Amino acid sequence: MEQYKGAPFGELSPHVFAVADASYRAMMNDGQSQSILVSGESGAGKTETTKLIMQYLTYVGGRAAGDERTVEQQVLESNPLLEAFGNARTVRNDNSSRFGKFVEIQFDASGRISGAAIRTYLLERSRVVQITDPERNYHCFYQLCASGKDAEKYKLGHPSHFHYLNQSKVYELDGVSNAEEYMKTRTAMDIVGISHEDQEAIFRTLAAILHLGNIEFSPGKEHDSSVLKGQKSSFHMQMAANLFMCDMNLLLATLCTRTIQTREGIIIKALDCNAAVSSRDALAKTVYARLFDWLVDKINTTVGQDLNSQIQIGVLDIYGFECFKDNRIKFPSNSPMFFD
Ligand SMILES: Nc1ncnc2c1ncn2[C@@H]1O[C@H](COP(=O)(O)OP(=O)(O)OP(=O)(O)O)[C@@H](O)[C@H]1O
Repeated sequence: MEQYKGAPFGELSPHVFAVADASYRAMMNDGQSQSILVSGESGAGKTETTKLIMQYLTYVGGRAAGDERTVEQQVLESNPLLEAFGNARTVRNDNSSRFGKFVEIQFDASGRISGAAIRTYLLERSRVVQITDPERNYHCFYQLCASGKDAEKYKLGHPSHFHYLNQSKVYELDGVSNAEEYMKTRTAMDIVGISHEDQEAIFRTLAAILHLGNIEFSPGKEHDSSVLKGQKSSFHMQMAANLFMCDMNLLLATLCTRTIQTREGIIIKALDCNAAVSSRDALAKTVYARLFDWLVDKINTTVGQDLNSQIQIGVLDIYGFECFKDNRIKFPSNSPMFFD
C-alpha cells in the first residue's frame, strides 16, 4: 500500500491498490465523487477485491490512530456478518455472494473518512427454499445447526434433518468449521452492536424457517384443500409457530387458505397441497429477505453516515452471472412461473 500511495497510474505493476489510489487522488484533486465498479464471473474475486479496495481507502483516508473504533473498521468488520447471511457455496465458489453490494465511503474536505453506508440488493431469495447438489443454503443455517446448546434450544439437529438443507448432500466446507464460524458470526454481531436479545431473535427466526420447511401437507376432506401431514408436520408447525411467536392455527390457516377480496365481500379459498407448499416457501423467503435487510439497516445505523459529506467513493460489487451451458430454471409446463 505504501508503494502505491501517490504513484502515477501505470508506473507500478497493475494492482487494485493502483485503481483505489487513482480514485482517491481524482476525488481530492477534482473535488468530485468517484465510483469503482468491480465486475466479473462468479469466483473471479470481486468480493476479495472489494475488501482490498476498502482496506486501501482506509489506509489513505483513515483517521489518526488512537480514535475510538473508526467508521472504516466498522465497515470492514461488518463483512463476516453479511457473508454469513448472504453468502453460500455454489458450484464455482465456496463463499459466493448471493447479493449485490454498494459501499459508499464518505470523506470530509481534508480527505479523511467521515461516514459510510452499505446498500445491498438482489438477494437470491430462492436459495432459502431450493438448492441443488453440491451447492448449499446460506452459511448461517449450517452454523446454527452446529451451535451446540443453541441448536438444542431450538430443537435443531444435523442439517440432514431439514428439507431446506438436505436437498443437497453437502453440509460441510473444506477447511471450515461450522461451529467456529457460528462463534465468529456472534462476535461480528457484538462488534456491529446487535444486542444479545436481538441476536436471540435472529437465530430464533432462522430456526423457525428450518422448522417451517419441514411442514408437509396431505389432501383434506374438501376438494382441493390441504391439512397437515402426520405428527411430524404437526411438531414442526408447532415449533415454527412458537419460534415466530404467533398463533399456530393462524399460521396454519395462512398456509392452507387464500383470502380473496371481491365486490361481494371476502372469500376464503382452500389451497391444495402444492399451493400450500408454495405459501410455506413464500413465507420462508420473505421472512429471510426481511431479516437480511434488517441486518443491513442495523450495520448502517452503527457505522453512521456523514450527511454533510460532499465527496465520496462508491464501490460496487455486483454479482457475476454464472455462465452455464444451460442457465435456465425449468418449471413443469403446468406450473406458474415465479421470478425472485
Ligand atoms: N486476491 C486474492 N488472493 C487470493 N485468493 C483470492 C483472491 N481473490 C479471490 N481469491 C480466492 O477466490 C475465491 C473467490 O473469490 P470471491 O469470493 O471474491 O469471488 P467473487 O467474484 O466475489 O464471486 P461471487 O460472484 O461468486 O461472489 C476466494 O474465496 C479466494 O479463495
